[in-house]
Amino acid sequence: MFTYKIPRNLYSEIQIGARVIVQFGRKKILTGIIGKVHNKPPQAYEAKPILEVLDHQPSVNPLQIRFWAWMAEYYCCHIGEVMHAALPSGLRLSSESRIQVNPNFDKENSPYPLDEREEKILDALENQSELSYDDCEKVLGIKTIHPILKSLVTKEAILIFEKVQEKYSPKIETRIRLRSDLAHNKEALEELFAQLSGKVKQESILLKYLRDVPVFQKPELNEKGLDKSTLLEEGDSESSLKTLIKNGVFESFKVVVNRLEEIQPERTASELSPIQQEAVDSIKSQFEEKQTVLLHGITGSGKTEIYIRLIQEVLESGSQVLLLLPEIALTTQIVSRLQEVFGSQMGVYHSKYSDNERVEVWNGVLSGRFSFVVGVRSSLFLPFDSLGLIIVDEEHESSYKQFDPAPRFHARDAAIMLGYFHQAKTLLGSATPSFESYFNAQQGKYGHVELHQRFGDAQLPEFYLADLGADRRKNLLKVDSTRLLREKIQEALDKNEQILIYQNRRGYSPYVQCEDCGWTAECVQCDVSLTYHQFSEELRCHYCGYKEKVPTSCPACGSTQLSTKGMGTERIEESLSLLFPEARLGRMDLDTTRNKYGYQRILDEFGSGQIDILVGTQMITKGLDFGRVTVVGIWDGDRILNFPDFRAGERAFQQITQVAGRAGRRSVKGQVVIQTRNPEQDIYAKVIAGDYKNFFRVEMAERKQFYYPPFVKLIKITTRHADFKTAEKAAIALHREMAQIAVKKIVLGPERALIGRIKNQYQFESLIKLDRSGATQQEFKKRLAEILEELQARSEFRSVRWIIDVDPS
Ligand SMILES: Nc1ncnc2c1ncn2[C@@H]1O[C@H](COP(=O)(O)OP(=O)(O)OP(=O)(O)O)[C@@H](O)[C@H]1O
Ligand SMILES: [Zn+2]
Repeated sequence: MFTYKIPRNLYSEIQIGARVIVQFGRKKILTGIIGKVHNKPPQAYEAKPILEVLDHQPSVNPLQIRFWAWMAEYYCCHIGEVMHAALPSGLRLSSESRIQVNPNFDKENSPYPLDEREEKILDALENQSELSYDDCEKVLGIKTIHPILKSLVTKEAILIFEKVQEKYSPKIETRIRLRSDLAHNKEALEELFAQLSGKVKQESILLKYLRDVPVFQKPELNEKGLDKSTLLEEGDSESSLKTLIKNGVFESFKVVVNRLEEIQPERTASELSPIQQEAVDSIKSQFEEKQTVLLHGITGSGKTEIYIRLIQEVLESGSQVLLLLPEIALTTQIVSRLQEVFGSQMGVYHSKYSDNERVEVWNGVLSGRFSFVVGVRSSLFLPFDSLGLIIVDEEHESSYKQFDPAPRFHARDAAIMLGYFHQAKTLLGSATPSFESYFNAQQGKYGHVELHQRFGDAQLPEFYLADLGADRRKNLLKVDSTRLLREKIQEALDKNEQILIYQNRRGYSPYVQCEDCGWTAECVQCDVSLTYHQFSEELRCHYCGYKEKVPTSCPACGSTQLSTKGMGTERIEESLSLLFPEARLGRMDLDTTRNKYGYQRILDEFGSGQIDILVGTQMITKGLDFGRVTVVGIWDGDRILNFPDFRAGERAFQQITQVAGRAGRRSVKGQVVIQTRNPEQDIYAKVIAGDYKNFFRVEMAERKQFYYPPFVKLIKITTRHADFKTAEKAAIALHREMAQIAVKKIVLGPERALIGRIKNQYQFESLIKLDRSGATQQEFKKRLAEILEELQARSEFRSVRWIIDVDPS
């Protein structure tokens, strides 16, 4: 954190959490937040004065600042980076240079004559009291305005100043209402109609207004008026309305409106089954002793209804509630379920919201409008001041970890910490808990509640392994689908049921290869092959965004035999449409869900039965609750298994169980077909048996033996530089220094990263396995910061970048 000097006149306005403006350099103005007030001047630099205090009410509360400080320390980043992630950009300030006439300037008597362009600027300043640089460019019609402005400043004709602006802008609606004396006087109104007789268009607008706003029965409605677009229906003329306004019949006025609509609750919470009620009671009694409880309930066991009950109780007690979800794909369905019960006391917060909407959620939490928020990981940063409960749904999800940029935090772990600061309870929910959480529950650190049955009559699905190799040998394979999968799909289609087809995306994207020489297209800036996008006929890099058209012939050998390898969701959709021409297909992946309502549209179509078969990536694996899904197909089970990571087994178990859990959630029993080349793989038997505990035990024994979490803490450090040698040298230097730190640890590497180069930067990785004790971690992180500072100070490493990832996922 930086230290600022408080000028005398601002003393009374200083409050922790208020935003302030500070000048850096000659032109740069930054926003800061007051974190602490003290009188220790910094040693290393001269404190800058605070120019202005922006908030009378602090924007950020002390609990938030404590949370930020913890996050910066634990995840080894700067608190400014946490602030940046925490504040919606609408609350950050932007500064812009502007000019105005120097009040001392006397044009007539000035000793310095102005040239033509300078005159032009001053003329413009007569009409407008201030101009931005952009305005000046427009006035002169040229880009290089700095010399001119500089000259004007030297001639003491203008002043340059910084205008700080909030980026948030409230939504303003233009409304129309009847002039108030008309609204209160029947005779005057009748007279008006007499005058308007024959002017059909004006008459019709007036009649429509009176139909929507009964001014005599409910005069208060006239005060609020009508939105212009509501008043003017198709065929109405805008100019007639203008005439009515001009003649003083209507008046137009502006109001600030909420971007987030008001929603009334539609239903009360469902009655819980005895098993669910038991779970609620058990959670509550364990909360008396423990801050965190793990709710381990199989897919379809009705965890959401349990959440609803707990949320209601906490809200009634006057505390706030936060429900975290791993991705927006998931929010669509659950948000509408929750909204039915909670209406608009519930706020929703995620990245598909505009900045302005996010500021309104933020302010809604501040003002108390939202006592309950559902959101993705960034909602941890909202200005809660009295959380009573934080629920982390699908707590095992790896997307809870922020990968880039810093702070690289894990939202589940951060939620537990935030809960601790608020003295709130944290409930972790999952059908397939992360090994970390399950371990903590077994150790007695967390409470533990289990649900072994699906809600109602629903049963867990039946599994089938479909052997890709065997079908190939028997010539039964059609465009990569086994006969068994085709049969199951056909049966479901015949019964008018729905089908989900899942393809794991991670690390396996389709690419283009030359059949003759084996050439594949690679990114020019990264060491990865380009991904083939059928839709746009493009090759794209998923790391840096680079793209090019698919070549018509091989750039290496000239052959025209180019073919696509690797099955993406797009190809699967296409194959299925060939196999089942009568079925209606849908696809849910990154490509089809780019815009704000992408998820919603696809899920709505699926929910209302307009889609028979939905093909998708990870997005369709969790949380979805559709009653008519009876068949789930896992297109390529082996892809889920082959991942070079100590969590591969855990992840595979979770993914297969989760996606299978979408099938048969009502009365019809579901069926899951896993296509694989290795049906004898042990993990399939374990998933099918649903034996989480046994699986956990075996995997844990290995993790213990090879020093992996939760038995150690991991920190990954990536060293990056545009020059290979420099990157390598820096990584080795760091490694040597780290080896000296006197704590219990293992330092591995440095090795070239799996992807050796990204955006023209070479990457090396070191992995540190630390003893779990808090003291060890603190000592190591403190020394690490010092080491990096020393290395960075060496001229050869000045432009090296180090990325620290604590608890990498
Ligand atoms: N008490 C209840 N009354 C009526 N319906 C219920 C009740 N509890 C659960 N259900 C219904 O059972 C279905 C499954 O519940 P829910 O989606 O909450 O399961 P879940 O435990 O979250 O599953 P998953 O882990 O697979 O997401 C839903 O359709 C839900 O509406
Ligand atoms: Zn690239």
